[in-house]
Amino acid sequence: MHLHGTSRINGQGHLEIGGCDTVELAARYGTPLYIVDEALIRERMRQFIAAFRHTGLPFQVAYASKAFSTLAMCRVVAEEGLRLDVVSDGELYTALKAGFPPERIYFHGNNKTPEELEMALEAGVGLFVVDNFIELELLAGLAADKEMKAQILLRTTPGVEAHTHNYIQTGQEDSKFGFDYQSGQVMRAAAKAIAAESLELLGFHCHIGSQIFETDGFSLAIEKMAQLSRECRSSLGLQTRILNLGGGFGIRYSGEDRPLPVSAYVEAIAAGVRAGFGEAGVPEIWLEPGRSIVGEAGTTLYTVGTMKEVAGVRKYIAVDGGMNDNPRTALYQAAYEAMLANRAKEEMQETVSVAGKLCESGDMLIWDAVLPQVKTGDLLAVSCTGAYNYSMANNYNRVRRPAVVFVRDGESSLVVRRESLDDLIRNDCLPERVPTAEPAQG
Ligand SMILES: Cc1ncc(COP(=O)(O)O)c(C=O)c1O
Ligand SMILES: N[C@@H](CCCC[NH3+])C(=O)O
Repeated sequence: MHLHGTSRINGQGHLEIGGCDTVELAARYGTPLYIVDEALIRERMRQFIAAFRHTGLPFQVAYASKAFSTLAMCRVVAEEGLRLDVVSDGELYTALKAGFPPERIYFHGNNKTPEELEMALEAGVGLFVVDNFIELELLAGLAADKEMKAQILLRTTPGVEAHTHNYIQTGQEDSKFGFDYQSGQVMRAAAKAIAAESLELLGFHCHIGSQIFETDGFSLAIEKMAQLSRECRSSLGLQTRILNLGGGFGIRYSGEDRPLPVSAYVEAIAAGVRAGFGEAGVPEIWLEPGRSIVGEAGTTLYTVGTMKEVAGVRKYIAVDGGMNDNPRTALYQAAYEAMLANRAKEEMQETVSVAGKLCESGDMLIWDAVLPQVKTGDLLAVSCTGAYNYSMANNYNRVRRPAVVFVRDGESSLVVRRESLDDLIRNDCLPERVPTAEPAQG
């Protein structure tokens, strides 16, 4: 397993992250456990900011909270000076409860409800990325009722196919997100937005996809967005003040992944923007990375339970979590790396497939991991689980979601408690007509 950030093997042959021995973390907090390397998160945020400063362009970096959102994470984002992208009332509520400045939050999503838009307007959210005509009218109406002026960007699908998994491509024409560029839809939306007194159109947004390793998709998207800006200026008199290019920068899950350094993505974007807009006409460039900020900072720690050998085919080892804490293998055929956190220096001896504990054949975390001889009770660490794991976790099979700890400089802090059995039935109701359980059979 590749060691990211502050991960290392300590003198006892244990995996250590943020100066904390993971064997001790397992004893203290239990497993499964999400461990987050806080220093690495902060480093990544600073890398984006430093890379932009180096380009000399006007910029803003936001964090896409869908990748991983908790109160503590929102505090870290605020402290590092990034903006925050939210896509639901839940993400917004989390940010507000964490004390995140509302004017630095902006709201995304292809079906924001009237209640969500009202909540955001009332909270003083700084910006809305409007996705479609229905939302445009709805927001204009709600803002007018409140005698407010809502600042907006228009989400655009520039017609660019990013080289990534089909499910996480978002910039192509046939996508549920945004106003289409090619057919002129976004121009019509811009005209409507300009005409609405309660809206102020600041510019455009596009996000071509996620886990992208090349810069050509971004360059192509920028070309189209620059063309759109020129067309809007000549036909509508609109000056594009903000161009938000989304997120999507790839990370290293396994040896097959070849991500570029943050600075390489930012430099390619800056070059594209300069070429497309000309030095004098460059708008403020916004990025909203999620995965590249938190992905490599997360490690999930599991305890190995049962094992099964299918003679001549494969050996399964089962851990105490699974697709409920990490659905990415099942959803996207994602590849992960693992190691035995309690015997990290031992020689690799076998190839095993790591299964979860849920009643679902697709509940697999890793196919064919090479590990030392695995025993029941071993601690298995799976790396790169910081993004879209906790945030996509669920209670299938009524399995409790794990705890999350931040580790830094030898200290660990609980940032999300492990769910209790009572948490699982907290929202269940028993209607009176449902009788007390009595055996109906036999
Ligand atoms: C609109 C938007 N912005 C930002 C992101 C964050 O993407 P990533 O986590 O790949 O950086 C996503 C998710 O893909 C998204 O849909
Ligand atoms: N959930 C996806 C990323 C898509 C994010 C939303 N556009 C993943 O785990 O890779």
